Amino acid sequence: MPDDSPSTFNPFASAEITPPVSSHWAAKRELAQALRELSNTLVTSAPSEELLKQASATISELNKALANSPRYYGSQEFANTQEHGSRGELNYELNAIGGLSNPLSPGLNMWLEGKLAFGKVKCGYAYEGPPGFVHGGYVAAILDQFLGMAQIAGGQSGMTGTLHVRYLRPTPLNTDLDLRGSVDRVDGRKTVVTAELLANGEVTARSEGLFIRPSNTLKEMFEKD
Ligand SMILES: CCCCC/C=C\C/C=C\C/C=C\C/C=C\CCCC(=O)SCCNC(=O)CCNC(=O)[C@H](O)C(C)(C)COP(=O)(O)OP(=O)(O)OC[C@H]1O[C@@H](n2cnc3c(N)ncnc32)[C@H](O)[C@@H]1OP(=O)(O)O
Repeated sequence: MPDDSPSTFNPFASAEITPPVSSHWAAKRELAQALRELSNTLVTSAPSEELLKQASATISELNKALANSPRYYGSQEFANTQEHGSRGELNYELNAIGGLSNPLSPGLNMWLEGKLAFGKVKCGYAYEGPPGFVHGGYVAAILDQFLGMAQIAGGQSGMTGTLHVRYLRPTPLNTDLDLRGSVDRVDGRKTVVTAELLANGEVTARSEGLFIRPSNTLKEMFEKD
């Protein structure tokens, strides 16, 4: 399994979407994608109430069947099994913003090229805030996750201490969005990272994040007895 220590682990090495570590995760990615499509259909359609109720019942049944399988609450519990991938690999699958097996995530793809960070994402109608545009909270969340990855270029990884976002113009839905970022400075446990979000080559938001490598160990922070 790859080394997960924050100082050496670079989970996002390529512009290609990282392949799933097993056929199990490949199948989960497919289901997550089907659920994203379902969300998109739900917020863009006006079916009869009867059809809506039927759909609820069908989905509840499906949920019961899935819930009846082994359960792991959170990426750390999955990692503890030592059968479902390392914590870094699980980040690709379960992360709220970037996880490809998490239907709430828009499926952010990120990678480093030397000291520069790049990313791509597309947000459908389920992410709408102002009519036709991405909700500002999602813009901030995408930038937070992206800056969090980009900090790795500075040699350490930490939690977001502060996040500043300047919204320059509305970010369009259903549009390929590009991210680019870099480490501005590293000062002890603190890393300052800046990034831009672009639509059709125009910057829609600029951000700066301060990331702090925690004083306590990751083990103390994330692992339960
Ligand atoms: C760490 C995660 C790594 C996981 C690694 C495993 C696999 C990962 C694979 C990929 C991971 C890649 C990226 C993931 C990372 C980020 C993306 C997601 C981002 C998030 O979604 S993350 C959730 C939101 N985030 C929080 O939930 C933080 C809650 N918070 C805390 O957990 C503590 O608060 C902490 C740790 C921040 C600091 O605690 P601490 O005890 O280590 O630090 P301490 O108090 O000693 O301060 C030391 C110096 O930082 C200054 N300072 C402290 N806090 C500050 C703040 N907020 N703003 C400005 N300055 C601050 C002090 O003023 C002092 O400054 P000075 O030295 O100059 O006096």
